[in-house]
Amino acid sequence: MQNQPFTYESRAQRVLFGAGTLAQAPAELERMGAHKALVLCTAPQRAQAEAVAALLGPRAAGIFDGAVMHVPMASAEAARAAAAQAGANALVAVGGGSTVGLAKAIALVSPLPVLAIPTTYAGSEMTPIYGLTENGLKRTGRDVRVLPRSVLYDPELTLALPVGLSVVSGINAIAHAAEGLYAADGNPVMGLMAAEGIAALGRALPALHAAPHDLHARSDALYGAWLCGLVLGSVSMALHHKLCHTLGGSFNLPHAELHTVVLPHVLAYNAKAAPHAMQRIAAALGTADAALGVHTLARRLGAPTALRDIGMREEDLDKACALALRDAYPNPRPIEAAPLRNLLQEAFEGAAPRPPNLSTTPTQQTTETTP
Ligand SMILES: NC(=O)c1ccc[n+]([C@@H]2O[C@H](COP(=O)([O-])OP(=O)(O)OC[C@H]3O[C@@H](n4cnc5c(N)ncnc54)[C@H](O)[C@@H]3O)[C@@H](O)[C@H]2O)c1
Ligand SMILES: O=C(O)CCC(=O)CC(=O)O
Repeated sequence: MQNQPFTYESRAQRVLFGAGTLAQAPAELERMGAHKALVLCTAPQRAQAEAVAALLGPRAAGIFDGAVMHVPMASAEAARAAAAQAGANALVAVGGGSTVGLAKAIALVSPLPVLAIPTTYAGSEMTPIYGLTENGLKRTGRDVRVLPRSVLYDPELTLALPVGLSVVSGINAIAHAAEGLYAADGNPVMGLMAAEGIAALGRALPALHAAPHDLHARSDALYGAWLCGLVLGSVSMALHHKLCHTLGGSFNLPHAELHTVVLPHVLAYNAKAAPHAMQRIAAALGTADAALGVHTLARRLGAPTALRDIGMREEDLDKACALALRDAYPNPRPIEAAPLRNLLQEAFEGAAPRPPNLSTTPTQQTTETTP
């Protein structure tokens, strides 16, 4: 039953989904009125970008292969200069969140529309969120100018994504949907998408782990990533994303692995304050408990489950806790120093998450929606 007030806002974006969809890239540029597109990628994905440039033929204005994680300002500036020098009137991002993030950094300061061709499950292509890193600090913001105009989801492009990276990238997507289910500004439509996105990834990740070239599993995973990305771009994220930004930005930890390790512990932290969301996450994963379900999924698929295994140092946990407490942001359960420090310790050690015994009745900082 829906008994909470909500606001729902949609954004204009074209999504083409399915194996072989890549072939429609030239037609998509045509629809945008673009005849000279700069193709962006990371250095390791240069061959994929070259194949896309060949497909675009005279519509390709060149390739810029300098995308790296967290969009350092230097790479954003180099890419902006490359776009200007090529006389580009559109951008084609071929890659994961790092490459889409680079396209967004250009779109933030120019009128160039973005055609995104995602090759991971990060979901950035569906969001107006951009990130830029300068002097060791990552700044994120929301601006509709950076939202890709068109997205081509072709699961064939994800066949090359290594299994380990596929699993953590998929759990990164699950994290968007999980926090979307208890978002302060959640709504019933996003609730449906979040539950469906988690369910799709919950069945696709074990399937692609067992058979990395199974196109059906890859397609299911990409479908889940699309839905989870849409949730990320539409409603506010809470403690989990805040913690990951802090830990990733300040201690240079790998993005998707970090999400994978932290998510079960944040779900345990929020469990009693957002029981309906937890039930929906657990049901989507086919488990009894949301936090344990995510932890077990990660462990079963060989993903990291401890911060100490992905580069975090124990002596930095106090600093991480202090940084995460610095700004106020909505979360179903109040964010307090001692339980947060405990969460970080447990994530550091990789212990199975346990819902905490709350000493006091939690004050809801946000109203849990029941979409
Ligand atoms: N703004 C947003 O809404 C948003 C959302 C999610 C993530 N992000 C950002 O995205 C970045 C992480 O993105 P990511 O996790 O997708 O990783 P990524 O884009 O950095 O890719 C990881 C590695 O995998 C390679 N790779 C990607 N796809 C491949 C494929 N199909 N085959 C072979 N290799 C492939 C890349 O070249 C790279 O070396 C972070 O900076 C994160 O903050 C932003
Ligand atoms: O770092 C960014 O560009 C924003 C990332 C974000 O909000 C989603 C995430 O942390 O996966």
